[in-house]
Amino acid sequence: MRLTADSAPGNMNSGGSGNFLLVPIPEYPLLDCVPNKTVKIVVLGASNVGKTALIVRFLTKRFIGDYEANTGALYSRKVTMDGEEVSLQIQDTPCVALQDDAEGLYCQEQINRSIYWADGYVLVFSITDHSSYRTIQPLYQHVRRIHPSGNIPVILVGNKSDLLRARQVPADEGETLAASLGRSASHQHSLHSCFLSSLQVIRALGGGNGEKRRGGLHLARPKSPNMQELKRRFRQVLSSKVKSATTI
Ligand SMILES: Nc1nc2c(ncn2[C@@H]2O[C@H](COP(=O)(O)OP(=O)(O)OP(=O)(O)O)[C@@H](O)[C@H]2O)c(=O)[nH]1
Repeated sequence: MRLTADSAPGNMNSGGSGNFLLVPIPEYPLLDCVPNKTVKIVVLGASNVGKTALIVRFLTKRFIGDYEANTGALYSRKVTMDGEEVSLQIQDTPCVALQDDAEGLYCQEQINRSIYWADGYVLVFSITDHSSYRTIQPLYQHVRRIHPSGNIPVILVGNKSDLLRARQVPADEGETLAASLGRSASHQHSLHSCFLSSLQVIRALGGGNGEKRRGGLHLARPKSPNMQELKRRFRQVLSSKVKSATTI
């Protein structure tokens, strides 16, 4: 899904005054990219697994409840890694779905272009939705078909881990999946480290700027948002009647 100003909670826009708790993610002009240091990541997965939420949480440290249907937003941000400034571009994508035979994928052409474009891949399933988990293997094969030469840097994310009571994917299945997709699996315990480690993997492998691609597979376990804390902060913001736009 895609975050828009109108759908952002806390949008107290009245009469077009533009008061948002959360404003759309600013994209800096492409000319502003750090020359030769641009890393492109695409986030892929089935419907409703939390792709947009992951990206927004990484970029804003906030969890937002509702998003509009995703049309494929590109987010950009400069990050400093090992003392070096890197332009990070993160492509959100519409969902992919398993075909009826469960072997192939319904995958829009726009997604194929994103896969071709990217240096690294964040594959997301929800632990509360087993079919989203079953989508990962064919999705990985699909990425491999588009990049047949060499290995590809992949981060596997088991999302919605706060919803333990609704869990449909046992923890060991995530490990098994990671093992079946790649030679190694590493565990990231925060969303931040999930994206940053994908950056590090890509950079370490000489990725970015078309220098593709050797790689490994990393299993990420982002910390889920503390919903109580988020609700508390949201109420706090509402009660203080924030009037001015908050910049990210
Ligand atoms: N409890 C919980 N809910 C989450 C989490 N991540 C996302 N959600 C919710 O799951 C729903 C779907 O999240 P999105 O980020 O829109 O999912 P998406 O994968 O981009 O969805 P598509 O646009 O269908 O591809 C939203 O209601 C989110 O608030 C999480 O970690 N925990």
